[in-house]
Amino acid sequence: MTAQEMYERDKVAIQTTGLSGSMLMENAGRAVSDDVETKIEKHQSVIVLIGGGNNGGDGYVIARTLLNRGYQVEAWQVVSDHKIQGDALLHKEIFIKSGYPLQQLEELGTLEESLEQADVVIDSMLGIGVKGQLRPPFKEVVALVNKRAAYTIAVDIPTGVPADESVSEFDGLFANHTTVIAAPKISVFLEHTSSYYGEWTVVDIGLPTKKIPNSRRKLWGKSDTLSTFPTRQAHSHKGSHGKGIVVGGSFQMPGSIAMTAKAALRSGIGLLTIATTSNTVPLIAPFLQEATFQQVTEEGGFLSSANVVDWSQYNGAAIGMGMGRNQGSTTLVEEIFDCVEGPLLIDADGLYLMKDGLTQYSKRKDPTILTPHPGEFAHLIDRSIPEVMQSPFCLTRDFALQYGVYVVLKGPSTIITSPRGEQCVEVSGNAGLAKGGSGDVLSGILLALLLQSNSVFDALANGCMIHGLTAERLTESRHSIYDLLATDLIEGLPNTFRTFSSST
Ligand SMILES: NC(=O)C1=CN([C@@H]2O[C@H](COP(=O)(O)OP(=O)(O)OC[C@H]3O[C@@H](n4cnc5c(N)ncnc54)[C@H](O)[C@@H]3O)[C@@H](O)[C@H]2O)[C@@H](O)CC1
Ligand SMILES: Nc1ncnc2c1ncn2[C@@H]1O[C@H](COP(=O)(O)OP(=O)(O)O)[C@@H](O)[C@H]1O
Ligand SMILES: [K+]
Repeated sequence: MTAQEMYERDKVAIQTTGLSGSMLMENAGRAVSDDVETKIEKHQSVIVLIGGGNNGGDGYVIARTLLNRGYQVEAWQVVSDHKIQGDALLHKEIFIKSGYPLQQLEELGTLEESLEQADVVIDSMLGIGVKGQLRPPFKEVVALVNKRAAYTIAVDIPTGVPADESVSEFDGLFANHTTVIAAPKISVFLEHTSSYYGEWTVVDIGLPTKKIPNSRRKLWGKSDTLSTFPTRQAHSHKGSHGKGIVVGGSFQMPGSIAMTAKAALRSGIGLLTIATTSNTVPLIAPFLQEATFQQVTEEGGFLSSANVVDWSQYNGAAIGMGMGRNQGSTTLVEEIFDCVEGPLLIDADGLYLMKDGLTQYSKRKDPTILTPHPGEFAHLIDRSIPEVMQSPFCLTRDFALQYGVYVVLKGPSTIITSPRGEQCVEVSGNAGLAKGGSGDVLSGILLALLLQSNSVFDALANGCMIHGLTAERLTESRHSIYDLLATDLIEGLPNTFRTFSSST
């Protein structure tokens, strides 16, 4: 959610159901307290830092709830009294009438002494309402908290961190854990803001799900994969599960296309053909006994034309892995855009070779899927990588809408966008995947799932989930994030598929 979407949801909830802002604040404070209780012990001393907006309002509820439950809590209001208004003021009064003392920040030294004694700091100073650089006293208090070693829990969003993308300059509080209210904000998933959150959980505050506007974005979870995973019929045959072709490879990079092919075979594709250079075939064929090979025209060790291929035999294709960026291969890419029937996935070098023809290519009637990492996407849209990293949701959405394509922007938070602008984020995986070859494996998994699924969007999200979960599982047992190889990932696929797959 963006901050604006959160405000709209709160507003609609209040207008349509009669829930009041103060009820939502009570719900939020109690839900956060329940989550906080899983992190703290009764003997620990806790400080709740309370700001002037509704995030501060949540802080009064949290301090009261924890005190009611027997925790040792000091509540600190860090702004002057006149800043506390509306629902927050109501909850401040309830706090005081409950018989609890409130500390007022007058000079930083006293707060610093208290912070030094605290085991846990709860940051309820600013939430999604933050605008621009922090002003006093927030800037100073955040600096004090960041200097201390106490375990820090942020409410909704760490103070100072923007909720939305495209903001690069800010002072933020570093939390060990963030209890996110109602829905994760965009900044949870961005490289330059995610580290402020620490670990995060989302708590429900009783918003009426039927009444509030649907989000255009979704966080893809395991339950989504379970409910959308393609089933295999008992009477199915190899033709029922898709005939795919992978096009790529070159003299320098024979392994890429081999990994894509092997991953597709391990992901349930019915039949797979490999179109690669003649010198690549003998190198990879011994490891890919199940695949067939297709002759393609080449020039100087690079693929140049696929006019000999009978494309009508295939239900979908993946192109670009290990292909090289030789200009002679551009013709091949053009032919493929014209001729492939069914989903067409373009990765790696294919993305570079297609750039000049983007407008023409977007006229395909079947789904086209681009799977860039941020560097490749930056090249496609003529922006810098930092610009892509700061605004990945809106840049990929604009691109997908403009060219009518699916985009899978890969990374620790992979963002999948449909040509209609729907987005989902998939967060499985770990730094063991930050190695050459991981993307080739992903392309194979995606092609196989695209050919077995009725929904392109589900296939892409599920493919990313299978890929990331496989890395997580392998690094829990046999491997570490250091030694994990892309080929290990392929060998780890069976274990992941066993947990999701079923037959009817
Ligand atoms: N319906 C509601 O009222 C609900 C609100 N919730 C909480 O309310 C929060 C949002 O509340 P608000 O909109 O009041 O926003 P904040 O609590 O983030 O506070 C915004 C206020 O902080 C000040 N401020 C903004 N930028 C600043 C800066 N750079 N330096 C210093 N001060 C700055 C401004 O005076 C602004 O009014 C959420 O994050 C969540 O914690 C939840 O309780 C859920 C329900
Ligand atoms: N630190 C990380 N955490 C989680 N996933 C990662 C991380 N680094 C890379 N990945 C995943 O690994 C894959 C890398 O793809 P890519 O960069 O195209 O690799 P290559 O082209 O070298 O095969 C993507 O699916 C990406 O999401
Ligand atoms: K906060």
